[in-house]
Amino acid sequence: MSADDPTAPPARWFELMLRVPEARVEAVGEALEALEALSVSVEDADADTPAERALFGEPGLPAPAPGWQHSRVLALFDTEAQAREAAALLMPQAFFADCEVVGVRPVADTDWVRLTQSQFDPAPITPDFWIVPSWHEPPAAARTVIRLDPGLAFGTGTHPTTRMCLRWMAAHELSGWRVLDYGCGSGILAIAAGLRGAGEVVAVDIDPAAVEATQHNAAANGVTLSAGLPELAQGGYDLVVANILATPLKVLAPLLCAHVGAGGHLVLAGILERQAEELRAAYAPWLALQVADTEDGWMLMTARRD
Ligand SMILES: C[S@@+](CC[C@H](N)C(=O)[O-])C[C@H]1O[C@@H](n2cnc3c(N)ncnc32)[C@H](O)[C@@H]1O
Repeated sequence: MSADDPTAPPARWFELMLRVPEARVEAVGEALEALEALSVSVEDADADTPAERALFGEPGLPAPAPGWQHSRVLALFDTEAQAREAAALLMPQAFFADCEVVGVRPVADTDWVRLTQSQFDPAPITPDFWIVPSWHEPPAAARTVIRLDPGLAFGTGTHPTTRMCLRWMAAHELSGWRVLDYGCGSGILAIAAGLRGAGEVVAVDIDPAAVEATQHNAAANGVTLSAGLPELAQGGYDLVVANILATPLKVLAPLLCAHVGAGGHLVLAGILERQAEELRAAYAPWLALQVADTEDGWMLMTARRD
């Protein structure tokens, strides 16, 4: 998508793209967070070139260095002005001397993969519940394992919003529940619900690529679920979980609340700390949201229907 393409969907965020040598990634990442980037992800700037290097250990090969020679650091901002201002503030810094600003580009609402292309190692949700890429052996302590590979759709378990939803599910007894994962991305939350004994799992997303990824990932994990576009969601559920973002969550408030059955739970993520009050107000006509968890400036908000 280009900034001046009149047919492109409206930009939801603006992404600042930087090329950064390995030794500078941490400092640049910290500076971007201090400049209030919504998310910072790191990918191999040399991908698909002869300089490309594996980041994760392949069986039988020595463990690689913990980063790429050059990384592409991608930072999302709400506005183009914020992204350009962050670039302008970084450029004169001593630690930025051998880094390069590649540009600023708009990112559409549905371009969720952009948010997920950070490093992906086995990730613990609880000491015995792990998300493990398919090429890794599960850690010995893992009793419940979700197998996922990055890149198909949002949701590798590395983002705080996903982790908080998974932690909530790990702390509740889901046996026999009817579960709706609204905005399923990779299907990670729906798959977790299936592995934790949910009786019926429905996963929906506006992005057909996410629906396809969810079907693929569910099959790879031996989980039975129904995945489709949002109209697939029908009736009341014991758990409605939605990890989207504050703006769509506010628009979806009546619809999501209508899907929470008697005694059912609503679990919402994708909310920045400063947005908690707006969300509480948007849901107040139907359900009383409470903050249930926080991580890295993000909040998990939940409610239960009587
Ligand atoms: C942040 S990802 C979450 C993926 C996964 N559930 C997780 O927790 O990691 C949000 C997903 O919501 C989808 N989405 C955004 N707006 C939506 C809407 N209005 N209705 C349904 N899905 C939506 C996006 O396509 C994306 O796959």
